[in-house]
Amino acid sequence: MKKVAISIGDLNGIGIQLALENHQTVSKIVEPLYCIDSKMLQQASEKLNIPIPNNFQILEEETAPSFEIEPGMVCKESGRYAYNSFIEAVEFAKEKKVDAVCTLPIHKKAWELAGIDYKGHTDALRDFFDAEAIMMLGCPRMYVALFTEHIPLKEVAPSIDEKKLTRFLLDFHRTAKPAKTVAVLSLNPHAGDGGVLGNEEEIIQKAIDNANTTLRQAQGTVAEPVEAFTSPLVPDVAFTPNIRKHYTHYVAMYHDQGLAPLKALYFDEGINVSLNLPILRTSVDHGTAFDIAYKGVELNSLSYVNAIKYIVSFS
Ligand SMILES: NC(=O)c1ccc[n+]([C@@H]2O[C@H](COP(=O)([O-])OP(=O)(O)OC[C@H]3O[C@@H](n4cnc5c(N)ncnc54)[C@H](O)[C@@H]3O)[C@@H](O)[C@H]2O)c1
Ligand SMILES: N[C@H](C(=O)O)[C@H](O)COP(=O)(O)O
Repeated sequence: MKKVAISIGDLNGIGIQLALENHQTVSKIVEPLYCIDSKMLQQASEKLNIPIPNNFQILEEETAPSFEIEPGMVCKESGRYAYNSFIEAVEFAKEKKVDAVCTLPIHKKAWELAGIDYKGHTDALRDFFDAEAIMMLGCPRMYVALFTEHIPLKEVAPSIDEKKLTRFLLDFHRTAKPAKTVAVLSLNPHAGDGGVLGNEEEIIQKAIDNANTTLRQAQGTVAEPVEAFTSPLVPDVAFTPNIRKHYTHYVAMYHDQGLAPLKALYFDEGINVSLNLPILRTSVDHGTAFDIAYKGVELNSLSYVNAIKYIVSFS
């Protein structure tokens, strides 16, 4: 059975409830090691009124100072604890004591308050491993990879660069191993409409051509090739039911371009995977859900369980 280090996320949010409630299910799939210490676990269990399950394997030592859990609050103490829990999980993976890392959700503002310079897990992993990690979210019916992710919208257009996008497409193709042609979105409305509404599509098209040519040459086939990537698709129709029939994998130019349709369609079952890294990291596709934390609300656990299952299916 694969071993998985589970970083506990922001303890003021719903992650710990997911971990406690799904332990029996998860431990039938993998051997989980929860990156939380006994004091914080005890406190969370009491506040949630959920007993600590048997065989709930945790850390022997504290990795960050204990603090009073305040459900739904953004605070630096829980930000620091969440970050240290994540670091611990990554260390286990680096040392090959576990096969993968699964992260429960953190709060970005809490990380910032704690003085952590990363916008999220993917950003941190990119730095830890000096590798161009790729953020991909979704489920087998539809995965979306993000060319730009946690940056302000005004920085998206200047980030569309032929060389970087070519590299991204090739890395994505190698690590996601899509069975079908991948749908690449354009940036501008109506794919720029021949330059009337913007011209970043020219750069996107060049990157696609570069990537398709490289993959075609690597394939070395004389038969009519099936291109790896489409030409830039019109974003507002790319997710309509008829178009979706043709694709399982999309590349979006920015966060909400890809994740708004994905979460509208598959929020419950979707997961988050970090590709193109020396370790495997999966996560839920949702956040800390501060609005419902410690309120006795029934949570959707599918994203968490699917994030664990993906690890088992990954080879
Ligand atoms: N993997 C991660 O660490 C991760 C992922 C996404 C967002 N975030 C962060 O989480 C914080 C809060 O983000 P947000 O409020 O935009 O989104 P969110 O996903 O936390 O919440 C959006 C809505 O979905 C509901 N929801 C979320 N997960 C649920 C579940 N499992 N069961 C039932 N309802 C659920 C919430 O109650 C809320 O109404 C932000 O800082 C964001 O950046 C972290
Ligand atoms: N963009 C992700 C989402 O919407 O689910 C999320 O913020 C998580 O990012 P990291 O994987 O970098 O923590």
